[in-house]
Parts: sequence; C-alpha cells; structure tokens
Amino acid sequence: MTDELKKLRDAIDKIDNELLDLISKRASLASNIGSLKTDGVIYRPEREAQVLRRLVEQNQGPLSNESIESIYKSIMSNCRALEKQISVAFLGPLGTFSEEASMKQFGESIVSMQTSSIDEVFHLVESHKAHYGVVPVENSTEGAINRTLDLLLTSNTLICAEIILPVHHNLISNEKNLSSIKKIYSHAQSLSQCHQWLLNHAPGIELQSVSSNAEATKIASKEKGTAAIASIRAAGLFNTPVLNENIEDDPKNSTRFLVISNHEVKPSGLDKTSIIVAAKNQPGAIASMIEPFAKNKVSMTKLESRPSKTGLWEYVFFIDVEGHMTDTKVALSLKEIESKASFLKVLGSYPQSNLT
Ligand SMILES: O=C(O)C(=O)C[C@]1(C(=O)O)C=C[C@@H](O)C=C1
Repeated sequence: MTDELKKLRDAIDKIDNELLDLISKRASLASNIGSLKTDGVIYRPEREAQVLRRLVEQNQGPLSNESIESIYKSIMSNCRALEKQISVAFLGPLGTFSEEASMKQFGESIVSMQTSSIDEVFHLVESHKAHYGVVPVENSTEGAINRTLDLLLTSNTLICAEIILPVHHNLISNEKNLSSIKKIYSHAQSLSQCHQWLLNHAPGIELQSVSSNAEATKIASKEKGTAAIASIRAAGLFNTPVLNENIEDDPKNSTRFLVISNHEVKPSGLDKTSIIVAAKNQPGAIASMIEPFAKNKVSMTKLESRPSKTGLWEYVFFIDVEGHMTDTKVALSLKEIESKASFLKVLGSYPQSNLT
C-alpha cells in the first residue's frame, strides 16, 4: 500500500469511528423519544420530512441530495425500528414498484406484508393487522388507479404520506438478443407505458399481460424464448439479465403512491390535503363548491372525478390542495365547502413529497 493510500484510509477509519459514535448517540435519543410516544404512533412522517428537507438544504456536496436522502432514510428507518417494528402492507410479490415505493418511504427496517390486491392492503390497515399500507394512486402516463380511488371513498383509513417513484422499465431476459424472443410478459399498465418502444423494437412479438411485473420476471427467468418488462430490482431478484434499459415511452414516467394508516399527521410546514366531495345536483354546483379554495388562495394540485357508485350522487371529485387541514385558509375553505357540498370526506393532510 502506498503511503498516500494508507493516509487516506486511516483518515476514513477515524471519521467512521466518529460517525459510529454519533449514529449510536442518535439512535439512543430516538429510543428515548419512543418511550414518550404513549399513543404508540411511532412513525411521524411530518418529522421525517422536516429532517430530510433541512439536511438537503444544508447539503454542500459532493454527495447529491438524493444520496443524502437515501442515507438519512436508512438511518431513520433503523432508529424507528429501535422504538418499535412497524409493519407495512403493499401489493406484492417482492420486486413490484409498490415494494420499491415502500422501501423508499420506510427504509429496510420494517416488517413487509405482501398482498395480492390493493383491497387487501386497505383491509389489513383497517383491521389494524398492518400499521401502514402503500397503494398506487396515479401514474403520470396512464392516469388514475381507479381501484385505489374507489377504496379511499369507502374506507376509514387516512392518508399519512405520499411517495413519488420514478418508474423505469427494462426488458429482462436470459436470451442474448431480441430476435430470440417470442413472447414478452408484463403487467398491462407497464405494457402500455412501453407501447411506442414495443411498436418500434418488438413488432410481431406476442405480448402477454400478467398480475405483476415481478410475476412476469419470474416466468421469463424460467421460460426459454421469453422476456419480461420490469424494474432493475426485479431483474436482480430473479437473477435475470437486463437486455434493454429504460424502455418506457416517457423518461419522466412516475407513479404516485399513498401511505394509508389509522391516524392523522401533524403539519410539517409543507403539506397537502386530500378530500372527496360531491356536488348538489343543480346548475353551477361544482364551480360554486370549489370556489372557496380560490377565494382563500388555496392552490389545487389535483381534481379527478369518479362515478360515486352509491346511487346517491352521480360523481364524486377527488381534490388535492396545498396546505394542512389545520392551516387557517384550508380550514376555512373546508368549512365553506362543507356547507355547499352534498358530501365531504377529508382523507388526510400529509407532507408534500419532493421529487427525488
Ligand atoms: O422524532 C421522532 O419522533 C423520532 O422518533 C425520531 C425519528 C428519527 O430517527 O429522526 C424516528 C422516527 C420518526 O418517524 C421520526 C423521527
């Protein structure tokens, strides 16, 4: 070893000792905080968002903000687990984007509960069998995930966080090139997110939709002459090579997930509030119903309609606004809307996700 290399490694060893000491002190403090949480609610998304925002703001490099976030999410995940192990349900199997979203939000130190449907995620949280659930709510290419919207309408769960996950698709196969591939498996949503790429590069290859991208990769890892469209993580899990990377039509393709729970979240300083409303059946009712937001200068970030399916109202509207439900202007708007709407349900206030 050269003198220079030894000097640098000795310096890293010294810093690692200091870091270990500091991380251990941090973990002890978190553990003390845990014993103050008499309500048993250990996960505090508003506090975690504040910690991450502050550190990203202070970050001078050379590590990227994404790296700082990922390191701190892991530290907080492990500190949280010292307080109490929390369980998180998501649409399985391992290797789905839902699993990736759960890991992104909660880190590795959780008890993962894989489900076979979005309904089951809601059920596990509602029946207190899982502390949290992660469900997809919209994709930037394909739009709303209707099953999630329908379940938000009927369920008693509350939204406590949002996760925005960049979704990159890859062609995964044991075959050496495209010409040996006769069939491509993937989830229907992923097939349509790669529609143009498939038209250009795989015309004539049979496309088969299956229950998840992870399932597709599992099949393609065993069946000769086939490929799957899935994430890099799925390729790794099933030990199958990636033939073509990032084949999604929109490079900014991303999916927004919600974290559902049974409790409310305090303000983080940069929040969102989600509601469902139905208008009375009279001319101009919809415009008049949402008018309090404009009047009180509350920005709407989403408006989505769905048939109510109850027979009482024709449509319900899913609305997201900036701000926490306890902020004066949001609270005032909600009060005014309540008097105008035939139905109002507040789904929760939660920290706004940044885009990393
Ligand atoms: O501040 C708290 O409430 C903590 O428990 C500490 C901590 C952290 O590691 O910073 C851990 C878990 C919570 O979700 C939020 C933050």
